[in-house]
Formats: sequence, C-alpha cells, structure tokens
Amino acid sequence: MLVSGRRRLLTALLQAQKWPFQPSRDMRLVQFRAPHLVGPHLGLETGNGGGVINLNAFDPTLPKTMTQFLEQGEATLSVARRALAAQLPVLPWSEVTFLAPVTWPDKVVCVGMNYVDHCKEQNVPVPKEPIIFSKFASSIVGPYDEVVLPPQSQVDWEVELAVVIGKKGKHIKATDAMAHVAGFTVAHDVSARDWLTRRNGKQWLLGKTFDTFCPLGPALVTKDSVADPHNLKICCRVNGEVVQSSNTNQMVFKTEDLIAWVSQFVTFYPGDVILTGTPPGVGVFRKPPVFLKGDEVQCEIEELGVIINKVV
Ligand SMILES: O=C([O-])CC(=O)C(=O)O
Repeated sequence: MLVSGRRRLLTALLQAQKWPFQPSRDMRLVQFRAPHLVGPHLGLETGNGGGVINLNAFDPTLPKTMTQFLEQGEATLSVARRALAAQLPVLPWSEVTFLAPVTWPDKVVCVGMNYVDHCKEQNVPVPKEPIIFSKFASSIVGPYDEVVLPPQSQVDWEVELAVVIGKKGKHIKATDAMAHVAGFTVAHDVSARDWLTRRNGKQWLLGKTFDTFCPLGPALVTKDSVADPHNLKICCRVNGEVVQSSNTNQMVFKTEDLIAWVSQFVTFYPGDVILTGTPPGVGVFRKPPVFLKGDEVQCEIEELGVIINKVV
C-alpha cells in the first residue's frame, strides 16, 4: 500500500509521461483495489499511468482474480474486449492501488543468462540450453510497491520481460507455444548477489526469492496488443540514471523455445509467469560493484509500461 506522499509523487511522475517508450493503448489487464470496493478487482488500465475501468462492475459474473479470468479463456477475454469498446467510467489512477497483474500463480519460472551481453559481462559462455530457476509466488509484489532489503545483503537490479501463460499444457511444441501465452508484463528479478554466489551452496533459489523480490506489472498486456514481444526496448533506471538498456531481440532463447523447453518437465497452468532473463548492466559487474539501498528502481519495457519500486 502506498503512503500518500509517495502516491502523490508517483502520480505526478506517471502523469508527466516522461517515459521514453509509449505504452500500448490496447488491452491492459490489471488487478487493483480501491477504497470503495471490497477486495481485489479486475480492471483495464487506460494506458500506463492512466485510470482503470472496473471490469467486475461492467460484468459482475467475471472472476475477481487474473488466474481465474485466464482459466476461462476466450469467454472472459471477449467480455474484456466489449468493455474496452464501450465508453465506461474510469477510476482515476490516484484512487487506485495497483496489485501485480498476477498473484499466487502456480509457479514463477525464471531464465538465467538469456542475453548474450549479460553472459559476456561475467565471462561465461552463452548457454546451449536454457538455464532455469524459480521464485516462490510469495515474492510477487505490485508495480509500485516497496522492495524490502534483507539485512546485510548485496541486492542488485534486473529488468526482465515476463510472459504470462493463458492455457494449460505439457510437452508444448515451440510452434504451438504462442497459443499458450496470455500476454506480457514487466518484471524486476531482484537478486541478492551474496546469497547467489556464496551462500546456500550457491543454489540460486534463496537469493532470488526473498519476500518482495518479484515486482510485476503494471498490466498484463495481451499478446494481440503487443506488436512483437521479441523486438521491444527494455531498460532499467536507478534513481533516474539508465543502468540497463537493450532490446528483447537480444534474447538467446525466445518465448516459444522457453515454453517448449520447460513444458518437457512441468505442466504450465493459466497464470504461470516466466521471467525471460536480464540484459547487461547489472550492479555486481560494475567496477566497483554497486548494490541497492534506499534507491528507486524503474524497470520499463516498450509497449508494456514502467514499474517503479523503492528499495527500503
Ligand atoms: O544474473 C543472474 O542473476 C542470472 C539471471 O537472473 C539472469 O541472467 O537473468
């Protein structure tokens, strides 16, 4: 929940629309709360930094969570399409609390070393097959929530394109994979480097999954609203300074290959999230290394939008 001073600041920032990348104006599904509504609701964001159309008010039979919404497939998506075409009241941004577009998925699958330059900056070979790890669902927070530092840790930033699964599947062929995708969102794969490289037998899990280490959002932008998910500018700013700047066309394994690879091992369910890896420019490989403390991190992807998380 945002305190009101920070909410005012964020509102001003977002409404000034100083972001270099224009968000898609098409279907931007969100989960949100508002003071006059009981519990989380589903909505349509009217452009990043714009207000929200309450989908549950438009059709009270719609589910109130994204996972249930996605489980119903085309039936619920066509309601959202009708809502988008209608002239509906918009709740102002400042009156809405945005949650992550997906909360409590069955799994968050993550990919390591998936940008050639990120491999180069740490002198490791480009992987021949995807390197997979995960975060627990409890690490997910909203697009403007705070990231809480564990004591005495070396915490780094990592902007990533996240894929949200829309349809259950196992042994999915790469050629069929896009039929299993609901859409895309922005992720911050917050990473405690000391835990990744020195603690827990060097297993990545704990360093990647502290509570609050997976900000997502602001919206699930449906796949038909994104021109080409593998040609989007992607960038991370720390206190306004660009620290990562790349394009998703630099990914080693694209969405289709990742879904085909991972679904050999596990069943994908609607709502599952795949973090597709980070481009170069992380703090740990700077000279000297830089870690987060009290900073504001902005992760932005063209057409998808920007998430802004203060590290406390
Ligand atoms: O650098 C890491 O910690 C591995 C990783 O998550 C990535 O490459 O995206």
